[in-house]
Order: sequence, then C-alpha cells, then structure tokens
Amino acid sequence: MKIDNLPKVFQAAMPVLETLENAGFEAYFVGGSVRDILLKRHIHDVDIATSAYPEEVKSLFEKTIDTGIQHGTVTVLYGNESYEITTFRTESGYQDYRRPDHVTFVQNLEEDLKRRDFTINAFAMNMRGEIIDLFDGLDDLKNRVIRAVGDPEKRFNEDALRMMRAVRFMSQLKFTLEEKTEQAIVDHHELLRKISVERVRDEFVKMGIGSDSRQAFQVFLDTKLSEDVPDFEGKSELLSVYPKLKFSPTMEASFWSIIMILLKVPNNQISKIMRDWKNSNAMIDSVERIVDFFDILSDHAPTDYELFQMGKETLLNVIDVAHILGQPVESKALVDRYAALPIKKSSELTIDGRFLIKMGITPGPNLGKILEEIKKAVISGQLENDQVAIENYLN
Ligand SMILES: Nc1ccn([C@@H]2O[C@H](COP(=O)(O)OP(=O)(O)OP(=O)(O)O)[C@@H](O)[C@H]2O)c(=O)n1
Repeated sequence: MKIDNLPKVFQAAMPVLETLENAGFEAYFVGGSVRDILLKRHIHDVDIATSAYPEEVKSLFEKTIDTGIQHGTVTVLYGNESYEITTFRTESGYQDYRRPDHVTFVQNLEEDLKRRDFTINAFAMNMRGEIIDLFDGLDDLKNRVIRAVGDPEKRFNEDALRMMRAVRFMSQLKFTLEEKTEQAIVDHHELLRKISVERVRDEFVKMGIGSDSRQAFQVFLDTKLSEDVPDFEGKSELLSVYPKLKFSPTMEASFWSIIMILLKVPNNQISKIMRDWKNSNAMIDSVERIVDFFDILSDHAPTDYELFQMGKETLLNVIDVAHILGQPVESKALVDRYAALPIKKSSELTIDGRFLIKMGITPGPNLGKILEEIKKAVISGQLENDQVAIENYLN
C-alpha cells in the first residue's frame, strides 16, 4: 500500500529521512502517526526509526539534543520542528513491567516493529509513502480491532501500561478488542498495580474523553482492570452506570465531574479522590466548581451573576456534563447570555479597590462588599460599567 498525498507534517520531515537514506541508512516514520494517517486522523507529531546509531544520527544533523541516548533516541531540530529519531531496537530487559531495563540496538526494521504494542501501532512508512505492514495491521484497521503484536501476554508483561492503552485506543478510535488480547488482560490485569498512578491516570482520562468511552469503560470493568486503579467508594456502582450513559464526555474536567456526580461524592470529599489519582490542584478546583454549578443548574436557572462566576470554560463543562447526564439545558441560550454579559472578568470593571479608597471608603471588609455590590449591579445591567456612573451610584 502506498500513500500519495502525504500531509504537511510528513512532508516537512522528508529532508530528515532523505539525509539518513543518502548516508546509507534506513529510515521510516513509525508509531502513532502512521496509524493516524491511515485513519485520516489529525497528526500531531511524527516519530522516526532508523538503522543509524545515535552517534551517527548526531553526526548527520547540525542541531540535535540527546533526549534518551541510552534508549537510542536523539531529537533532531530541523526547520521549525523537532523530530525524535530512534535507532531500531528491541527491548529485551523488561523486568519491572514498566520500562525497558536495557535496549539492544538491531539493524533490522522487523525486530523493531515486533516489540511494539498493537498491530495498528506497528506500521512503518518510508519516504515514498509505502506502508510496511508486517503484522496485518491494515486488516485490523479495516475491521476496527485492537490486537497485540504477537503474544499478548508477553507484550503486557513487558509493559503493563499497555493494558490501559488498549482500552484507551478502543475509546479514542471506536475499536473493539481482539479476543486473545482481551483474555490476556483478564489474566494479567493486576500487573497494572506496578505502574505509577500518574501514567495510569493519563490513559484513564484519554479513555474517558475518547469518542466511545462508554464501551471502553465496560471493557475496563469486564477485564477487571478497574480493580487495579486507585479506589473510590461506590466504584463498582459507578462502573456499572457509566456504560449506560447516552453520551461520552468531551473534556477532562467534565469526565471527572461526571464521575463525582454519578458517585454522589459530597463536595468536600472530591479533592480526596482526585488527589488519590494524583490530579493537579487546578484540575481539582475545576471539578469542584463544575459540580457546584451543576447543582445550581439542576435546581434553578442561573442568574447572570452565577454565569459570570462560572466563566466560559466552566460553563461549557457544566453544559457538557448536563448533556451527558440527560438533563435538559438550554445550552445555546446560556452561552448567548454569557456572551452578552457586560463584563466577563472582574478586571474588566472600570473601577477597583483603589478607586473606592480614593472616593473616601475605608479599606476593609466593607470595601469588599461594596465592590461586590457594584459588580452585581453591572452584571445585571442595572449599572453602567463607567467610572462616573459608578461614582453617582455610590453617592
Ligand atoms: N507502552 C508502549 C508505548 C508505545 N509503544 C510504541 O511506541 C509508539 C509511540 O508511542 P506513543 O507516542 O506513546 O503513543 P502513540 O501510539 O503515538 O499514540 P498517541 O500519540 O495518540 O498517544 C506506539 O505507536 C507504539 O508503537 C509501545 O509499543 N508500547
């Protein structure tokens, strides 16, 4: 199979492949970018594999960075882009189910592709757009199947995170899981405990916001992978409700918020669960806000002041959550109302605390109250956002 019109990201990288080939080495695009071009998905970056050793790669290009030289990876800066170029290798020394202990460089593309996780991630493509498909990945793409390369047990023993990657790809690509690959996860799911929570969380979130997170969640449950992630009360109920949702979340904060809402987690305990999953404080804050505002939205139509407090991003998340949970929300009307607010941020007020002090108001809690009152009046349209109008209002 040959691809004729390669997208720009590949074209931009052509001189890099050409340089390697002209120097007598083999060089290919590999990994997710080749899968994504075949699926006509957006391609964010391209990885390159070569028969050249890292030192040889370095000698061929002006600007390079030793990204992971012991694993064979050199970053080449070319044009305005950077490319990770990795020497063909096998990873023979996996001992802790996480990362290769030592890599062995090989001169042969097949050896390099054999060590990869799934057939749809094990393509190579040369400069001429020819696809090298040694494991029938093209058939699996056509049948929309995630299948381990070779023996699935070996692949998961080498790197247990791959089990989460399997359900993540199912969700992102709307693929099913091949039987033997699924069975190997059922048999080895507990290996996931060896992987750091952060890495598991990243895959969990990608699964959660993929196009078909409900199907993937079901497999995450059926294979018992769900037993090996940080615990939360009511997890089993959650996992049985989740696949029945009508839609999938589209944003990370929506995904977590839905979990919290489905589990009926009291607001003061959200941070505990989020922290167990090693989420950032910013993400924890967002989720708490979204859940709060979702409660408001379930009870009554929000006032303009409440819309203002939500901010655009939270509003979109709340709308997403309401949609997924089947709560009727006039989303367009809410977005339009938000867009029509006279100010969107406190900093857009034409006055501030200093202005009030100049007007003779004593600093302290009272000043804060007055500022808030002005803000409310401006947002509700009772007062113009104008210094003179505000001064008159206060007198
Ligand atoms: N645990 C892993 C991680 C990666 N890979 C291989 O390394 C490639 C690049 O990995 P990565 O960039 O993590 O993921 P992608 O498959 O490119 O997917 P995406 O960029 O969409 O996350 C994969 O395609 C796969 O061939 C692997 O075999 N096992």
